[in-house]
Amino acid sequence: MSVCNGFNNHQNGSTDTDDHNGCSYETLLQTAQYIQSRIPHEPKVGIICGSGMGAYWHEGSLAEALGNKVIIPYHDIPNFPVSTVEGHAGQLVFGTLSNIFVVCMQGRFHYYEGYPLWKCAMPIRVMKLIGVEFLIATNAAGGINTAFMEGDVMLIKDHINMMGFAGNNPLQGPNDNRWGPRFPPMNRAYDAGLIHEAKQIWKQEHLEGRLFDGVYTCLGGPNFETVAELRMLKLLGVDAVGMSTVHEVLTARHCDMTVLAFSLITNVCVMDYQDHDTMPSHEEVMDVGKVRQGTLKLFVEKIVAYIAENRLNKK
Ligand SMILES: O=P(O)(O)O[C@H]1O[C@H](CO)[C@@H](O)[C@H]1O
Ligand code: HPA
Repeated sequence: MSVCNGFNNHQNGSTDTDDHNGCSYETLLQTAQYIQSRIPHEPKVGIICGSGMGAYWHEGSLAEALGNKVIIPYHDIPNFPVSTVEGHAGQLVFGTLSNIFVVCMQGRFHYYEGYPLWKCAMPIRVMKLIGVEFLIATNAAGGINTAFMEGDVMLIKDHINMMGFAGNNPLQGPNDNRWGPRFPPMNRAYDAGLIHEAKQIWKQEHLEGRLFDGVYTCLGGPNFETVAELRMLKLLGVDAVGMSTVHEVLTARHCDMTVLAFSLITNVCVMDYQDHDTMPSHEEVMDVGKVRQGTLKLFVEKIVAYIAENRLNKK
């Protein structure tokens, strides 16, 4: 029986099943070919614009700033999921940034939307097929590290795959070696050289606000965490918590992309039972994102310029 699970498959007539056939190498080649027919160049850098960074179409957002834009809504792309999160534009935006051709995912896919993790992460494989070698993943996250304040930025130096502990991983199922190995290493998931350069850029450009590095974890959501859950995450060494990114990074590293990721701390997590007033909300997350997007846009532009000048064609 065909199950409607959010795939936009009306264009190729494929059967919608909940197994990995919806994401086979051959299927995604069709998706990539469709995209390639609409763009003038290969993008080498892919940027995921999360809730903290213009996932919504907003004046001044990174995606809006690209030159010579080609915009492809997710619902036009064969086999692509569609965005259901409030505020997520749900489109690929191609164009030039720091003189190179890039692609921005404006809005991403989350487990809480009802998609299995492999489906949440399938755009990464599509990016790989159209030429992307470097992934810059951004997200909004709650600050667990007590030094963090709203508006801080945390370069992700590592993650704890909590959903993986529960046996849920985007790489589950048959492994196609054309993507990568069955047992990919993850001890160097986040590129140390790019983290170092990103810190230099933040300083040299005098970007507004504070930059840290730290450990991110993704929970399934959609609810924000209880006090006890947050205290447990703190004990485990987590600095920031969100509901995305880890499945994308696992998939990107599996197919040998170089990854840089950062979180915008949109709220300080409530870790105290005495605090009866503070309530996290998605509205707050989006508001802080809007306030900080000018700085983050500059940050990403400079990181892309660094990659273009120093890392492309040198992998
Ligand atoms: O991770 P991104 O998509 O940036 O968004 C974060 O913000 C949303 C909650 O407000 C959740 O989707 C969480 O993951
Ligand atoms: N928890 C989980 N996800 C989030 C948060 C949070 O506090 N803030 C933004 N995304």
